[in-house]
Amino acid sequence: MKRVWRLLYYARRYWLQSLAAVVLAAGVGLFDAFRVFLVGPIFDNVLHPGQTAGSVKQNSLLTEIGARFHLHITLQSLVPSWIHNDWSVVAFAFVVSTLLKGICDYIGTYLANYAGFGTITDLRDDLYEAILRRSVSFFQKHATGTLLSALINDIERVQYATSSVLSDFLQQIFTLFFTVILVIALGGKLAWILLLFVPVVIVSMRRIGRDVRQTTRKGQDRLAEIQNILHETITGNRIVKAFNMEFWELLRFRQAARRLFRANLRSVRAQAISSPLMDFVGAVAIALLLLVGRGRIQSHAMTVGTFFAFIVALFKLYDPIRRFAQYYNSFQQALGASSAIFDFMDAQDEVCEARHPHVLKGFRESIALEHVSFAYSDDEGEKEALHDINLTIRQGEVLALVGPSGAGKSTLVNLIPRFFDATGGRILIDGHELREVSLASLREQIGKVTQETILFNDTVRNNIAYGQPDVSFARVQEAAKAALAHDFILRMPDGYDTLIGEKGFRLSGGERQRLAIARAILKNAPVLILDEATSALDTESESLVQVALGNLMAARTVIVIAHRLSTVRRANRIVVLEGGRITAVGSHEELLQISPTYQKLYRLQFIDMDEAMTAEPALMGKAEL
Ligand SMILES: Nc1ncnc2c1ncn2[C@@H]1O[C@H](COP(=O)(O)OP(=O)(O)OP(=O)(O)O)[C@@H](O)[C@H]1O
Repeated sequence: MKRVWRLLYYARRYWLQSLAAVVLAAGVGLFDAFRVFLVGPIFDNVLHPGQTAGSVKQNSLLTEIGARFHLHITLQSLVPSWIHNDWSVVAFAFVVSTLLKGICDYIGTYLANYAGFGTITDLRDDLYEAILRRSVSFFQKHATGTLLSALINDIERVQYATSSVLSDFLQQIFTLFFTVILVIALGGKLAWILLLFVPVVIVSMRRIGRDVRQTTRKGQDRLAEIQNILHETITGNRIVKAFNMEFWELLRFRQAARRLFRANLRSVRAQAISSPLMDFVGAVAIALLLLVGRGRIQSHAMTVGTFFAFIVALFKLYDPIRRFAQYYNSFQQALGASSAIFDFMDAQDEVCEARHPHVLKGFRESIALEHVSFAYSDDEGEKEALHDINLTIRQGEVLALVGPSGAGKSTLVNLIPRFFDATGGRILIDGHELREVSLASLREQIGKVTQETILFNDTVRNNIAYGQPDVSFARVQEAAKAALAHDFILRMPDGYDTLIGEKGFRLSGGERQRLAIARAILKNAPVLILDEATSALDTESESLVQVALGNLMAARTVIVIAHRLSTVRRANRIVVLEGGRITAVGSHEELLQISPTYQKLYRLQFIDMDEAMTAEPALMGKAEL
């Protein structure tokens, strides 16, 4: 129920359209019931056996109509005075009521859908915002396909229920309401027999609804599973090919598709039972009524026309009730889907903005880590990745982090822009604790270039100016020149306006890196976090990237996860991390003397990686700006 209120809360902005849709739906129901009511007079008066149309005294027809409703209005009073005979009155009433019903139907459906689609658009916007703002750990916990599935499939389920189904439902509920009045007015005691069936219908519908909700949720989860496989194998298509895994992935996909197939069938089994069940209940009710009605006609307690109108009204009643079962199923499906949506929206963020955050205006002194520890937590428990780290990074220095794989280097640098919060100790920037600083102002001070260059399927220019849409073209070019990217950009078909393809697939590895460097240069943040690529590019590309990096690092405070000898030589201090602890700090020469781990890294990693660099030293000079 809470979810229903929450969905309604989203509809509050569209209350006017919703209200108008309700009024118009009431119009549809009223005119629909009115048309059914006309069946009685058509039979008893217009088509009366032995009489020709128009020979029945108009007043007797109208009096009868008035009397049936115990109302003082007459059909004659509803039609223009120049229409006299029975046929004309009924025909006019029939045509005009159909026309009015059609107008209410059209405008009402439009407005109900307006409110429904509007509500869903707002909900989708909020869900996207909630997901986008979640901290990094949220994206580690939830697979991309699952999130896409919530944004697309779950939203679509709710959309279907709140737009198409809701507008139909509104009309049907009023049709039901007015037709019930008609059934009672026409049938009298006969109508009460129907009450016997109400509990049967309600109990079975509730049960079916519960099954539908549960099976639909399972179906949506299976769909998310498929979406995950699709996402992984389409974005990782090159790896799939390289490892000849097409067949294996195909099998994995087919198994997931089969699971979806079975889940969908379970959902259909739960849903499809409602229609035949209602058919059966309806047939039993009508059979009983025929039996009782026959007796009443014989005893002249009812005319054939009235009984016929009563049965038509009953059939009319049956339609909304039967459809209610489907609506109920749709609403249950929407509720099932909305649980995933609201769960994502309510997920508690580990990294939160302080109540009254301090806004950093720049970076002046230092970043200090005091007794910092960090543990990743997942379903299997906590896993400590950093332990009692004490480190001060002074403004303007280049600090290199080195250490074996899994030592905690990435974890440490991820704490500085608050991708994660330290689980022990504290981090201060210019004397302010990170948790007390506004997230936006903190991240404004930090530029980041990682091994994996993340580019968007947009133009070169927009990729460089990411986050600064209003920056001048001249500054974009300046940044590209400093990143040694300008020349290759100009060689592209549309220069700076060339679309680079998804994740920049149309560019070489080195070009991608230089675009990412240009982006960081343009951002011009005082602190730079650099995660050097471990894979060597070809000699020329590597040299260009190194020079571009040199330009980026100039006059900044740099924390670099270093894999190159040239980088550690450039650093003011080198920190050796091992198993989440700092085991040594010093210059290259000092560490070669005191740290066995550093010596090993030097022998096995740095020298190898730098062989390519030293092979063509001439390029370095050429690339210098
Ligand atoms: N999201 C995560 N959830 C759980 N454990 C993690 C997560 N990310 C990293 N770890 C673990 O934390 C430890 C430190 O990882 P981290 O990525 O910081 O190492 P690293 O020094 O950067 O390694 P590399 O040089 O290979 O990139 C490793 O044992 C790793 O398995």
